Amino acid sequence: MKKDIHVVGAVIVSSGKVLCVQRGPDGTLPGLWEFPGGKIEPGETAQEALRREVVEELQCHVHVGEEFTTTRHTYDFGIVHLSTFYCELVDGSPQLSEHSDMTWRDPADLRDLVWAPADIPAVQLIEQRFGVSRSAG
Ligand SMILES: Nc1nc2c([nH]c(=O)n2[C@H]2C[C@H](O)[C@@H](COP(=O)(O)OP(=O)(O)OP(=O)(O)O)O2)c(=O)[nH]1
Repeated sequence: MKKDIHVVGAVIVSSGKVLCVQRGPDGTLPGLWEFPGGKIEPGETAQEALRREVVEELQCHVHVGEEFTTTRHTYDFGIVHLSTFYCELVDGSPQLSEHSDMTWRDPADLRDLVWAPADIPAVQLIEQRFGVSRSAG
């Protein structure tokens, strides 16, 4: 049985752009892009975990809004249940610390990044919500 890993991710939108962060070269899913966030710790709500992770990773504070989507992806190391939430920056601006890189992207340009596989459904939903039209092919 693979282990279930409950992860929260922040969809931080500012001036129409979405914050994307790149995982470091070591560890799980090296170099892939993801939403800021991480594993929910025992006793935490998803929202509490997200606020904590954003402070740890980006040294800024967000208001966690409504849930965006929850999807599940099976990796070789476990089953990641990824819940993403709309978040609004309320204090400070994101500072790079644990990640290799960060970028604010227009929803139409998210696909240019190589995302963690678990994130693809959320990325597609962002495109839909922001009216990105994709021509076939
Ligand atoms: N934070 C975050 N993690 C994600 C996303 N998509 C995705 O598959 N993950 C995976 C990567 C990790 O296995 C796990 C989150 O773990 P984490 O960020 O709290 O901790 P970590 O890098 O130390 O993870 P690990 O090396 O211990 O597995 O979920 C995402 O969009 N954001």
